Amino acid sequence: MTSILEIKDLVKRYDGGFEALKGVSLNIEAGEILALLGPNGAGKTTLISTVCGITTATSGSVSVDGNDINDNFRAARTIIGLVPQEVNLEPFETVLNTVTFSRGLFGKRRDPAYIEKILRQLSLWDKKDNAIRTLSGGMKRRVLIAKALSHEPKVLFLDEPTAGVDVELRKDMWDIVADLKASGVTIILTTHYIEEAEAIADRVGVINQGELLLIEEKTALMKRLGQKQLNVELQEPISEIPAGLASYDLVLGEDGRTLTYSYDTKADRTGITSLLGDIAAAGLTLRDLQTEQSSLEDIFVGLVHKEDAA
Ligand SMILES: Nc1ncnc2c1ncn2[C@@H]1O[C@H](COP(=O)(O)OP(=O)(O)OP(=O)(O)O)[C@@H](O)[C@H]1O
Repeated sequence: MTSILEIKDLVKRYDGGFEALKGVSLNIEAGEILALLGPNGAGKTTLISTVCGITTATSGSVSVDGNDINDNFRAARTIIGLVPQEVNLEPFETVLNTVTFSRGLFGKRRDPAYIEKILRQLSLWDKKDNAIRTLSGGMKRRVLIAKALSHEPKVLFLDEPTAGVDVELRKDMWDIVADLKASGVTIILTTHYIEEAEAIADRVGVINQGELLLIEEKTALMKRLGQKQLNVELQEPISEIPAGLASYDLVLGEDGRTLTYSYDTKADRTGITSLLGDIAAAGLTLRDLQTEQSSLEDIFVGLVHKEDAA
């Protein structure tokens, strides 16, 4: 795979001295969906704004498809589409004019067929003559995406695309992102909804206090950092954990019928075999066994807390 976006040692110090980015480096591969996760104030919007040329970096470099954002700003910016966090649309303008005008701003020649294609892809075609102010919140978000796609960018930034939207619209948005990926667009989205990253990202970056704590394939990350739980269901309830099992840090369920054992998936020995042997030695009979993988949320909370405590 080739990197379509290369960010090197990016530092952003705002007037007043606050360092919102403390040397972020990351490469984004063509065609992937990268989710940047981070709590409020982590630096996600600052990162996007710097890459898109809305704010200037204090130091470091950004290159978009080989074009340096400082030396070759117009070429670099044309490759990028940005869907901002805030809805900033002209209320009395129609959907079609809004999107067509946006394309013109990038100096691209008119292409009604392309505009029709993206409006159809975003289920906005039958609303093309409606004024923006008559649209629902969800439709306005779609118009923001259509605007960002109007000049045929290869890379699309979505800054918290589903902040404050209802569950149904969030799922819609995920489908739209999947469609865009299928049509060849590289997507970087910021979010603090972990389930969003879990649902749609190929890779996940975690950013906190201006630093990229990690960036990794989602599935590998979940495997590498994930704890697993083994739930042991017992034939007969017990009132306390037998002394012979004290070393396993088991948790007894409220009904006395389940024992939960947490283990590290990357450890050489999980301890499961000896646990099962010791359960039998304690005279308990098993009814069922299940394992559960910890979610991205557990991983994220663990990482960010560790960093905050340091
Ligand atoms: N213009 C500015 N001047 C000074 N500090 C700023 C400015 N813009 C942002 N900051 C600070 O930089 C930090 C990062 O802000 P940023 O908006 O990038 O975070 P974020 O990760 O996008 O957060 P959120 O999820 O809340 O949007 C915050 O502490 C913020 O207060």
